[in-house]
Amino acid sequence: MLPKHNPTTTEAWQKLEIQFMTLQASHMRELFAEDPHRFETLHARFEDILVDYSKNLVIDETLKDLIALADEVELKDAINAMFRGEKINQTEGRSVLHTALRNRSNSPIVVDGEDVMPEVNRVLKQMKTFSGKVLDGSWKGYSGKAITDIVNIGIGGSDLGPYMVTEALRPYWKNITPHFVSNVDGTHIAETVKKLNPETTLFIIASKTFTTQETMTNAESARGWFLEKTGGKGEVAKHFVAVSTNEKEVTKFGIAPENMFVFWDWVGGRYSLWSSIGLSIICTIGFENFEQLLDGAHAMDNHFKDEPFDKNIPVILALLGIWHNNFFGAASEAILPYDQYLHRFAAYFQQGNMESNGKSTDREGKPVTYQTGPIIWGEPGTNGQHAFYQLIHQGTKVIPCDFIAPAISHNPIGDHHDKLLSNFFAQTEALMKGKTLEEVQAELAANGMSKDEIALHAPFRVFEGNRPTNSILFRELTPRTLGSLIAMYEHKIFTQGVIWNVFSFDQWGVELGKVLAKKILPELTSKEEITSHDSSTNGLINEFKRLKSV
Ligand SMILES: O=P(O)(O)OC[C@H]1O[C@@H](O)[C@H](O)[C@@H](O)[C@@H]1O
Repeated sequence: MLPKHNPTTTEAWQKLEIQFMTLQASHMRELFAEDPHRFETLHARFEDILVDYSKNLVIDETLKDLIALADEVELKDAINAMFRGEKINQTEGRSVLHTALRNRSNSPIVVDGEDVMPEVNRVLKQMKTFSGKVLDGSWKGYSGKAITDIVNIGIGGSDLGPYMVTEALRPYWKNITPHFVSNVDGTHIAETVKKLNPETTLFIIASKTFTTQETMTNAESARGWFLEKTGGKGEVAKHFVAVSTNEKEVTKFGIAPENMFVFWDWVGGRYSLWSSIGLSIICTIGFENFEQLLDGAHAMDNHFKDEPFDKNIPVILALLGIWHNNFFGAASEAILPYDQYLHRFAAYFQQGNMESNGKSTDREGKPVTYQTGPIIWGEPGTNGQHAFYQLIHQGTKVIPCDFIAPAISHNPIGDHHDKLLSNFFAQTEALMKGKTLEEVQAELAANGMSKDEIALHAPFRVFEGNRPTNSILFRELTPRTLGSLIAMYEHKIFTQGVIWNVFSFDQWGVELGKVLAKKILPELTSKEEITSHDSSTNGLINEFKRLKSV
């Protein structure tokens, strides 16, 4: 079980509050000037990943107190409880074992008296065999042709992970093209199947529960499209497979049991890409590359489990996040990958983070009295620079940013990558240093501006700086490195959830809207005027019905 501590009542929290009072008046520029070795002290390495966290407004004492906070809330015990398979998802009575899915050491992990590893390995083998057949062309469609395209139909955790990873690992694609359909908006499935040949298309219906409205609706439409296009000759069993924890519902849909890939209730949806939810990843990049992804995550798991907190990258990132969120009042965090292949990385961790720690009830069932999970957002650099960086540089809000980049590009065309990386380095430098009024005035004077003109223009060109960033630089975006990076952020989220004293592995907050939508659905086709809701909802539904009928 997880320990229960209100973080704000710890000794460390009080110390951090005092520190914040003095530190907020200082500038990172001064900290760098005072200590020429700041980078050496404030960076960490993991394999070929370097994490520079020196551009945050922290001093040694801050880090010591943050680590003391982690100690006081018994983070180490919580980490051990998760890895051991204890039922730390208490509101759902489940273990949290995405780490077992990548437990490459194969050491036993016991849940309810049973080692889960033999089952994990069995499903991995099943996926290896299946994906091997799809990739070598021996899995034939109903007309005897090999598969060329797969369509993963899923949403949330059953979509974002496989989509993000297949995009990130495009250089490793083999001969199958993946597609992803998630939105219940008919446009998504319609536009996707438009370009596909039913004879060579395989649908993977991915849903932990196999009851999710969006996924089941899309799956029915996909089957309808398939049967219509094949004139009823198509065999569903050769073109539809399922990934789920719900065997009963899968069978009901008409999918053969041997084409079902199971996983378990101890895998959270947003942590499930390592399970059979990763089937679309395996069919795209091949089993060996998927194993590399697992290896990278496993190595990060060991780092998280074994390293002392002052060298533990996920813990350090989590603590810095708490420093910004709870002391500086930073409401959001930006994830900014300087790698086009990582264009869904921020979206992926938007779910990972916001669904995990977007909670306001603590582990004792009481309302929290402090801020919890931040808003996560971001776009790949340099696109973001020309869109929203203005606010990061000169706006009134503190937005801690993670800058992520590979040293080697998979597409070394001309000097593109050096240009990209020069922006990566320049941005964090600018955000840290800023530009003082004196510097602006001197620059304008050197450009020949008069004193009056300088007085007029200078204030708008001042950059306060002192804006926190982490720089995460690695050699190349390989399956192994990606696995490590994902696990790093997963453990950051876990650490923060432990400190904020919330349950990070449930998502009750998504239920209410689902229930109401079910109630509203029949109202949209009924003839009567709707009066059962508040006046706004009634008005909107009635206007919708009027608009679609004229
Ligand atoms: O995989 P399923 O059961 O279809 O669920 C998909 C998603 O459904 C959402 O309702 C949950 O909030 C997500 O966590 C989940 O990933």
